[in-house]
Amino acid sequence: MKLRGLYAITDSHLLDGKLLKYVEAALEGGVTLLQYRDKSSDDARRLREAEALRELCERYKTQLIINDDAELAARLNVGVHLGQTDGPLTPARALLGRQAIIGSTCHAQLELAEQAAKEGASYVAFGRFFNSNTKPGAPTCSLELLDQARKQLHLPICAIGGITLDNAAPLVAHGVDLLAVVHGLFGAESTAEVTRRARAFNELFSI
Ligand SMILES: Cc1ncc(COP(=O)(O)OP(=O)(O)O)c(N)n1
Ligand SMILES: Cc1nc(C(=O)O)sc1CCOP(=O)(O)O
Ligand SMILES: [Mg+2]
Repeated sequence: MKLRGLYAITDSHLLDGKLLKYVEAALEGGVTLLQYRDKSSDDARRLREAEALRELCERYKTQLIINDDAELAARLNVGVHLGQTDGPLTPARALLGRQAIIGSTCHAQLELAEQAAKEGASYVAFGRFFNSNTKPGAPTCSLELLDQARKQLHLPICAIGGITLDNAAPLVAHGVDLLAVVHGLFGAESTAEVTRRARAFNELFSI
């Protein structure tokens, strides 16, 4: 499966009370990967919501990725995204199997991406590119790094951090395969607007 297009990421505060409704609206517009990102320690709720999202994703033939938690990903037989402090990639690959999608946060460091590739990552994520509502303190990353990454790496490249329809086009022009978006997608006032935004993000890849 080609990892290219919109990578929608949920946020438990932004989507409080409307998670499934807004995610389905995004799926209607087209989503390549959907990440369930809930930083709480409410394991029962996380399991329940992740199961519901898996069902939705199956219906729309979209791949579900769990943030941070390889055990939960294994339980649901879906992918995982791991940051630099979320545990090593090699055991996650052993746990989830060869087919699973495993992503790695590499901030603005090509060496981290090279290492992630060696350890079996399916894609590498660089960021943050712009001011982020969701994670304002994340380290910053430049478009120049993307040019270098495109030359050096043979894995899909994901960009994250403050991405909106107004600023995403240069990222795609600099070789990004996946646009990972929270607020720029789910910060919309209505489900119709979420669907419109998802379609518009995907159209950036067909120009
Ligand atoms: C696609 C994608 N890229 C980067 C991140 C950030 O991961 P991490 O650094 O582990 O931070 P948290 O998201 O866990 O707060 C991500 N989740 N997804
Ligand atoms: C979860 C996350 N990680 C980042 C990184 O740079 O590693 S930026 C970020 C937040 C992405 O949300 P928004 O699209 O609302 O900015
Ligand atoms: Mg993490």
